[in-house]
Amino acid sequence: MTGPDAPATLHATGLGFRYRARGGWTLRDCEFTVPSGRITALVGRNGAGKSTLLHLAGGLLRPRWGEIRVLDAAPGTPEARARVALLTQDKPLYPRFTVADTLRMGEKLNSRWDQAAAERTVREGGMPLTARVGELSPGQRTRVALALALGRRPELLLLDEPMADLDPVARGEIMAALMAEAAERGTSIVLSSHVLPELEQTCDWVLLLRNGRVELSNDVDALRENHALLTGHAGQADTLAAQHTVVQRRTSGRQMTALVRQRGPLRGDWHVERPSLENILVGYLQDGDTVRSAAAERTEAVA
Ligand SMILES: Nc1ncnc2c1ncn2[C@@H]1O[C@H](COP(=O)(O)OP(=O)(O)OP(=O)(O)O)[C@@H](O)[C@H]1O
Repeated sequence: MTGPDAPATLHATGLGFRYRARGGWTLRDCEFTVPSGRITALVGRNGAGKSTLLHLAGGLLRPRWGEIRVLDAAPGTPEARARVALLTQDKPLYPRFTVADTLRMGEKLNSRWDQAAAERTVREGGMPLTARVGELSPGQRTRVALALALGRRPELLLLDEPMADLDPVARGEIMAALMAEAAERGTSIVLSSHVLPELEQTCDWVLLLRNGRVELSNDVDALRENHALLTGHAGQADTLAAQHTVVQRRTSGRQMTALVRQRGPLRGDWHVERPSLENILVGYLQDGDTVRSAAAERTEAVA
């Protein structure tokens, strides 16, 4: 179900997780809602907590604190399992099975199995159904695992770096298949990835993690609208920081470029460009020269 009354794809309140009782928090104070029917880019630096979040949403881990719900169900319950498919990075498959055996197993285990969708995903990769899984390349195994996930006809597909070991043509094909799945069936997709240009063309929601906390959970068009890339004289830096959130700034001589989250009309002498999604994500992901104005952060906190 999609539309305004559809349950949120993901909804987290006060979500916290640590791997060991006395260890540090991997995820902390996570509060966000991803609306239904979105293709969500889950991004963050290495170790930010993306896989952990997907494992929690898929019911493989349980929160230590707070809650996460998927399609308004508790992860791991029979209701959630019937509606949610998770593709993890390790892609557990039986190496001795052929591709056909693997899909047959999918059919046996799932009451609403779509053999045509699963076979299409495999055949697009030029793999014979008679091939043994253990003899496939990592990229080909990814395709089989994705075929198993799509064959289940999930309402929500959670994908942990699914493109990592695919060649460029295969990446394009899989992205196109995912977009078709979302457009034709309203399937919600949450996809973690480090390949930002690919996300630009596919995703309409962004969930960005930084050190286990949610820094962005936003509609992509809204993000593009309320961010600006500015170039101008560095002498305006302080005024700019007092009026807007400066996400990232670089100074070269007297010239400065800045990515800002606007808090109102832009004043000053700036050359203004609308940033791409990649510009915005890179700005938030970079640590070193990220600058946040205290004044703007306070405004953000009470907004
Ligand atoms: N099984 C585990 N036991 C203990 N710590 C773990 C385990 N899995 C992950 N972690 C730690 O949790 C943190 C988040 O890891 P996670 O794999 O969720 O990050 P990620 O954002 O998916 O990273 P990457 O982009 O490198 O895949 C890291 O500090 C990692 O070392």
